[in-house]
Amino acid sequence: MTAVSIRNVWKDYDGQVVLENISFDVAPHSFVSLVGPSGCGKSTFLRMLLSQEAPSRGEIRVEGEPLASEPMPDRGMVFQKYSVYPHLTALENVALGLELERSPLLGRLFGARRRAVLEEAAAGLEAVGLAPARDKYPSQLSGGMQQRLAIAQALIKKPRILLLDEPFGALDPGIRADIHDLMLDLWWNTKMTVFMVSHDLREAFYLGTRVIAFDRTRTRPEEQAAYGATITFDIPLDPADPIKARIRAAEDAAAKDLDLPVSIQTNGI
Ligand SMILES: Nc1ncnc2c1ncn2[C@@H]1O[C@H](COP(=O)(O)OP(=O)(O)OP(=O)(O)O)[C@@H](O)[C@H]1O
Repeated sequence: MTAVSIRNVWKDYDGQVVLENISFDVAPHSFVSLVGPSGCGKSTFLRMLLSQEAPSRGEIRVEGEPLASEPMPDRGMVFQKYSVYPHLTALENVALGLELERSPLLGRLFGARRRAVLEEAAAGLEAVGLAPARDKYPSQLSGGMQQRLAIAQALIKKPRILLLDEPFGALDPGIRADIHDLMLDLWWNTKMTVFMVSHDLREAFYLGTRVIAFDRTRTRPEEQAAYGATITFDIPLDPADPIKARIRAAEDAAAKDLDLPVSIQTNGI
């Protein structure tokens, strides 16, 4: 079975081709890392998977069906920043998606229905390690905690496909190692198919079961507008691949370095 099928997809903006003839099939429960130079169209590709943008040519199918023409709850998205609402607490941020789904007109539920939503949202926060922060506002959370919140917010509607646009790019190495573990657990337990854009090759290889690179292959000036980036490599990765263990070891070492000031503090220095 194929979770997502991308067939001869082209995307241009006002005649400037960004993506050229992209075709690949993705098996269910894959973790696809998308890499490539800045501006090659990785975010554009994610936005097409979300239905925020439509391909100029070609077709994307999810589980055999043409992609819905607008974003649907079967696809969740996490950005590098600003995925969460600053004026809502952590709990309210996660609950909002369910309230909007179950009360599309008012965006608010009352009584037992609201209590049920808040319970679900609390469980979602717990799953990402944020139970103690449920009543805090995003500005009171660290960068890592805000990204955990954004993940909880995206997962609360149980998407089949999760789209991550450099979600961990702004985090310190130690925080990033922890959130990588969390991401792998969530991916494994929910059986979602994940597409993640990353500028960090180590992250792409550590998390991905497949690493796909986009790049422009035509460099002549007269070809610049007519052709865009296409797939330049596509590497399957066994979850037991030794490269993953090596990256994990490097991440652990970086996390230890980051912990150093804490151990110095506990020594009373
Ligand atoms: N809505 C739009 N209208 C016009 N051009 C756009 C639009 N969205 C993206 N582009 C152009 O498409 C190209 C690809 O942009 P995109 O953000 O997808 O690249 P990217 O690979 O994700 O870049 P980065 O790694 O820097 O985030 C860029 O040249 C960008 O200017």
